[in-house]
Order: sequence, then C-alpha cells, then structure tokens
Amino acid sequence: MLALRSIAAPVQRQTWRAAPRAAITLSIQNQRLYSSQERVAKFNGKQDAQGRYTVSLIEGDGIGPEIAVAVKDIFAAAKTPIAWEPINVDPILKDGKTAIPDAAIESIKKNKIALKGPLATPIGKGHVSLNLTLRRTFNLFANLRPCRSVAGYKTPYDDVDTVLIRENTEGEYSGIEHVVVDGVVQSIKLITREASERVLRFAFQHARSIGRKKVRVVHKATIMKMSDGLFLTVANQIAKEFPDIEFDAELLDNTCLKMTTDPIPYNDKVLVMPNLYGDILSDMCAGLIGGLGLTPSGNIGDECSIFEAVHGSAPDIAGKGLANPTALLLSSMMMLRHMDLNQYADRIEKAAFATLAEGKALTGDLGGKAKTNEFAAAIIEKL
Ligand SMILES: NC(=O)C1=CN([C@@H]2O[C@H](COP(=O)(O)OP(=O)(O)OC[C@H]3O[C@@H](n4cnc5c(N)ncnc54)[C@H](O)[C@@H]3O)[C@@H](O)[C@H]2O)C=CC1
Ligand SMILES: O=C(O)CCC(=O)C(=O)O
Ligand SMILES: [Mg+2]
Repeated sequence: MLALRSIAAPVQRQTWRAAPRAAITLSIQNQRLYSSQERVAKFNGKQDAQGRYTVSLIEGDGIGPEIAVAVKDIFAAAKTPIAWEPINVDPILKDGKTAIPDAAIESIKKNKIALKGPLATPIGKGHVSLNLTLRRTFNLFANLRPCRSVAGYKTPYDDVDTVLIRENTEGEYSGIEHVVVDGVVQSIKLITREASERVLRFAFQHARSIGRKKVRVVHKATIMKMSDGLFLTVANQIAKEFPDIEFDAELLDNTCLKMTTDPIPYNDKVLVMPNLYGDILSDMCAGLIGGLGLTPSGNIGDECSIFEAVHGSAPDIAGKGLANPTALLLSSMMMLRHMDLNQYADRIEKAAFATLAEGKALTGDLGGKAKTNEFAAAIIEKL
C-alpha cells in the first residue's frame, strides 16, 4: 500500500466575501432539490433487521470530517434509518495505477450507496484524483448538480434554479497524458459514443422526471470538432427518443456569459455537457447563489451512487470549524430521496432551509459568525 496523500502542495485560495443579508425571497416549499420522482437510476439496497440501510461513508480531507460530523449529528437527531459504514480510500497502487483499496470497493458495492466528503488531489505530480477514480471505478456516469437560490441569502439573482448534468467518466478528465518529447506533452480528451449516449439519455430522462421540457447541450464543437462533435451528434440522436422534450445546444463560452448576466432563463432547462465544462460551470453556478457551501451533487451509476458536495477540501478554512455543512447535507438529502426515504429528507431539508432563512446561525461564507457545529445544532433544534 502506498500512501501518497500528504504531497498536496498549497495553492492560492480565493476568499469568499459575504453578501449582505436581506429579506427572505423564496418560499421554503420551493427549495426541494431532488424529489423521489427525480430518481432515474434505481437504488436497491437492503435493510437490516432494525429497518436501517447501511451507507458507506468517506469523511474526506480538509473540512470533510467537520461537515460529515454535522450531517451525522443531524441524521441521528432526525432518527434517520441509516447506519454509517466509515471507509478508508487512501490510494493504493494496482498495476502501477492509483486505485481504491479493495475493502472500500467491497463496502460500496455491498451497500450500493455512499456519502462522500471532499478528497484533496495533489497538483501536478502525485496520485490521480481519488474523486475521479471513485467515479470511474463504480461507473458513476452522470454527475447531477442542481443549484437553487437559498431563501434569505441575498445575491444579485434571487431565483436561480439550474440543473447541470456532467459526463463523469471520460472527456478531458480521462487521465491519458504523456510526454511526446521534452517540452511537449499531450492530454487526450476521450469521448465515446457509449458514455455520451448514457449520460445524454440520463439527462433527457431526468428532465422528464422533474417536469422540465428542455434539454440543452453545452459544447465547443466549433473547435473540438470530432470530440464535442460526437457528443453533439449523439445528443441529436438521443433527442429523437424524447419527442416531448425540446432540445438545443449552446457554446460553452456563450453559456458562461449568459448565465452570469441572467441565469433565470436557464431555470426551465436541464444542461448536459462533457466532464470539464460541467466541473467549471457547476462552481460558477454555485457562485450565483452564495458559494460552494450550498451546492450538492450526486454521482449516479446503474449499480451504485455516491453523493457529495460540489466543493473541495477547502484547506484555507479546514480544522477551524468554519465550514458550511449545507452542501454535504443537501447531498445527503439527494441520497435519502434516491433511497426513497423522502419523509426524512423532507423533514431535515425543511429544518435546514428554515435555519438558513432565519439567518441567526449562519457560517462565515454566508456572512454569519456561527461555527459548523452551531449551525448544525440550530438545524437540530428546528427538527
Ligand atoms: N469532489 C471533490 O472531492 C473535490 C475535491 N477538490 C479538491 O479540494 C482541494 C481544494 O480545492 P480548492 O480549489 O481550494 O476548492 P474548494 O472547493 O475546496 O474551495 C474553494 C473555496 O470555497 C470555499 N469553500 C468550499 N467549501 C466550503 C464550505 N463547505 N463552506 C465554506 N466555504 C467553502 C473554500 O474555503 C475556498 O475559499 C483540491 O485538492 C481539489 O483537488 C476540489 C473540488 C471537488
Ligand atoms: O478531483 C478533484 O480534485 C477535483 C474534482 C472536482 O473539481 C469536482 O468533482 O468538481
Ligand atoms: Mg470541481
């Protein structure tokens, strides 16, 4: 076993500037991010004798353990029928490649569901991203990233409600890189018909299940004529299977301009795109609603699914009790709904949004002074 986790170099961090608090602009009922009807891939885990499901838990790096404790405390207070199975994903080398330890793979395969804190990736040299390794290991082909304004937190846009689906196993993140000659490197963007088909079909199915009538592909097939070109061609073909859903396409740079100018026209669409674009656009969307402390995600596969926040390990605030656990908590709500435990998700989510809207116990990223555990305690009080 090879522990490579300690070699991450410090990077330049951005600082979140808190926006001023303002009047509540959204109704709590509007805050549901992922209803049971939105499930496309079906969860078929087993309950134990006490009616509990076991969920593999990767606490992660940096702020990971702090936000994971908050989620666990809230789940315990809500008497959620979940038994956590903590797993260690410190990388090992298998056939010269970064891999997840067998025990962790067995746990996720057995439970079919995991909640994951952020995992740090060393810059430049060092092990391959464990986040990407997990997605590839379990064939989690679609990364679903909804982003919705939070009642009570004022940003330039009050009613953002974007749904972004990112191809999650290939594209620019295929990890195929090599030196051609000294001073010349190549990085291969791999696009396959098979992976494109499954994520595009997922996007149309998801749009249908959440009642959205439009799917938009975000691409750069003007420049990457063959790779994004194939993604777009496949999208046009899959669109024919869904005559009830309107389909169009937009160039990524134009999407960035339009979304930051006025995101509201995107509220009736599901956006689907290759891996890198989805990574970048989802952080950008988080910026529209108040930051990465608020945005959840689900890595969806046919056999297993792993739910995690959009954000990373936030080394600039790690270990200080400053992290906002909302993103991981909302990811765990997506997870509960994926497992058909809707009543628990509804109750916890209602308490979380009420706490945010009330604004008395907000974390620093949202302009408050509360510590991670104080924010969690305020949610628990409202349960
Ligand atoms: N899925 C994952 O596990 C991801 C892992 N990463 C990894 O995380 C590490 C750090 O990456 P960064 O570029 O710094 O991105 P980051 O997402 O960790 O942090 C960016 C900024 O957002 C803030 N932030 C993030 N989450 C927050 C929260 N819950 N509450 C309050 N503020 C929060 C941070 O303090 C920082 O200022 C890297 O090693 C990267 O590879 C990055 C993104 C996703
Ligand atoms: O794996 C990483 O280091 C970053 C992944 C990432 O940014 C994401 O999944 O949004
Ligand atoms: Mg990212």
